[in-house]
Amino acid sequence: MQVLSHSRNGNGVRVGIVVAQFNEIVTDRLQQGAVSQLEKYGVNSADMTIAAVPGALELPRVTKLLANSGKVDGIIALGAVIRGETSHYDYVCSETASGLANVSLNGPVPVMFGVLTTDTLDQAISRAGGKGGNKGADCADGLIEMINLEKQI
Ligand SMILES: Nc1c(NC[C@H](O)[C@H](O)[C@H](O)CO)[nH]c(=O)[nH]c1=O
Ligand SMILES: CC(=O)[C@@H](O)COP(=O)(O)O
Repeated sequence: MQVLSHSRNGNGVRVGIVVAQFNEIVTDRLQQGAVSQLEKYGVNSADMTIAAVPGALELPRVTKLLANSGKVDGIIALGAVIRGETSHYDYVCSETASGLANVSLNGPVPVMFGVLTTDTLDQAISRAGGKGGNKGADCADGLIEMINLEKQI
């Protein structure tokens, strides 16, 4: 039986962060959480490539471009989609999620889904460094594990 090792060593790992500017009061905190957590694993700021996009729906395209650039070993996609009065929320959430999943499944590097989909701003703030933790930091944890796992396959 071969058991692949469980490693969170980020030394030499190159990470892309693609962050939506829509609801930046939330996404800035997600980005801070991701960067701080990556630094705890030894990822140097010089090995982080950060790209800002207008909104969550633009995340899949830029994530795909970055994934195919050869410049990163994995990507964290960050956003905050907060329900409004119309069905627009549903389309933004579903198309962003499916687009990012497609890039991760069919592209060369793993992509972590760090897009909050909430009914209220308070719910989003809570999950961007509040009582609900920080989804950006959580994505950093998972990305380092995925990169190290895929190196063993
Ligand atoms: N309402 C939210 C959006 N909407 C904008 C879209 O993401 C997109 O930028 C626009 O439809 C143009 O293509 N984006 C978020 O990230 N969060 C929202 O709550
Ligand atoms: C998630 C959205 O697109 C949403 O913020 C848009 O708000 P509204 O449905 O009131 O136009």
